[in-house]
Amino acid sequence: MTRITSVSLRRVLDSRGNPTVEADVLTESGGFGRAAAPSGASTGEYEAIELPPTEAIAAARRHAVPRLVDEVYAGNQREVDAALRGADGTENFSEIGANSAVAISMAAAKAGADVLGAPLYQHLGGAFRGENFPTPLGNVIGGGEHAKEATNIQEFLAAPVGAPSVSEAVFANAQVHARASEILDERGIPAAKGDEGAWAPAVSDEEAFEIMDEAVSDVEDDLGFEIRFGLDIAASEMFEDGVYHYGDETKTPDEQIDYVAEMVDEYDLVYVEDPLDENDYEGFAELTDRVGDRTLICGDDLFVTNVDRLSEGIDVGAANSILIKPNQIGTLSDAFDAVELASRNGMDAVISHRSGETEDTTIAHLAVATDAPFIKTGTVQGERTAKLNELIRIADDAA
Ligand SMILES: C=C(OP(=O)(O)O)C(=O)O
Ligand SMILES: [Mg+2]
Repeated sequence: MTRITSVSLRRVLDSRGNPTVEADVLTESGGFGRAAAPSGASTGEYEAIELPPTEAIAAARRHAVPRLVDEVYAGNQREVDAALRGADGTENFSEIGANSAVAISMAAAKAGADVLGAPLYQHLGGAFRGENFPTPLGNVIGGGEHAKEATNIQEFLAAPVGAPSVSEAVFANAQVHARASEILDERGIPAAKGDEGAWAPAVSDEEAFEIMDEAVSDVEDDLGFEIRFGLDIAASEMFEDGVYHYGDETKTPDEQIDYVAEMVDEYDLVYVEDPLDENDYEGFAELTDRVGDRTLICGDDLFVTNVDRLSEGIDVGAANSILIKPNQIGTLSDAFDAVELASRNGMDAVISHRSGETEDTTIAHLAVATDAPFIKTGTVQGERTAKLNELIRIADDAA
């Protein structure tokens, strides 16, 4: 019933106006799935390879489509993803592109769910998935690679950890985003938005911390449940010649660890992603040892959703959390393997969007299917609200 009868690929626009790969998968009983690859700007050195979409599409048509059509069942995700790996033949999808691979992998999952008449989160997670929903980490103020002339730290993320429901959490983040805008206005600071819809004012990191703290406390007081905040420092992007660059100032790796540990305590941060360079497992381990009992230290560029890099991290205690981006590794099966390895080792998985996104909502389903405690998918803007609104619908559907 779920035998794949057609895979078509095309270029569509992403949220930055760049082309990306979209895949349609059809099955013999009329099942249909469509998905599009996202794209990063602050990409990790060890991510799977994103090819220019035209090349990725041509290579996937040549190598992957013949191995899928009439050969593989969309309902069997492992089989689909093994065929993609077999067609590519490299470790990092450099032949067909991780962008083609992930679009096909996700579209096949949707086609499989369509045939079964099940929502995607249920098809992926099974009947006995947990009953929890992820807390959305909402990007409120940001800079780094996502906005010029703004903060050095890439993302200041609202975390409504006490929200009684997904819906209330999603609206709380939107309210923090709106309150941050008012505070910026009160201070006479103009702000455009960065790639993910966060405010991108030309303020110091210190001032951004203050604004976040105030915005989060005000909304917490108004809504009556706990809201904290966290960071994606995206430190690999700042690391050059052995030091971290904050504008004209620099910090040595030891100073960086001290600085992050101080910020965790000063602002009661609930989450810190990529506090150190992607090759510094030892620094990650030291920081996790210092503050890992009271905050999540999450590896994004460090782990790149890759079980080999995650295993290395587990061996040295490099983090207590992993960011999961399916396009960093190329298939849903690989992403699931990373989540499973993390949770077997007591680590939290955070399912994540990319800075370049489409209306695709697969990650909302992935977060629910894997019982992930957090999802990072922005706060406002259509390509972000597509996922947030889907989460609200899933919670409604599951109630
Ligand atoms: C979402 C992120 O940005 P990008 O997609 O640019 O890597 C991130 O670094 O976590
Ligand atoms: Mg990151």
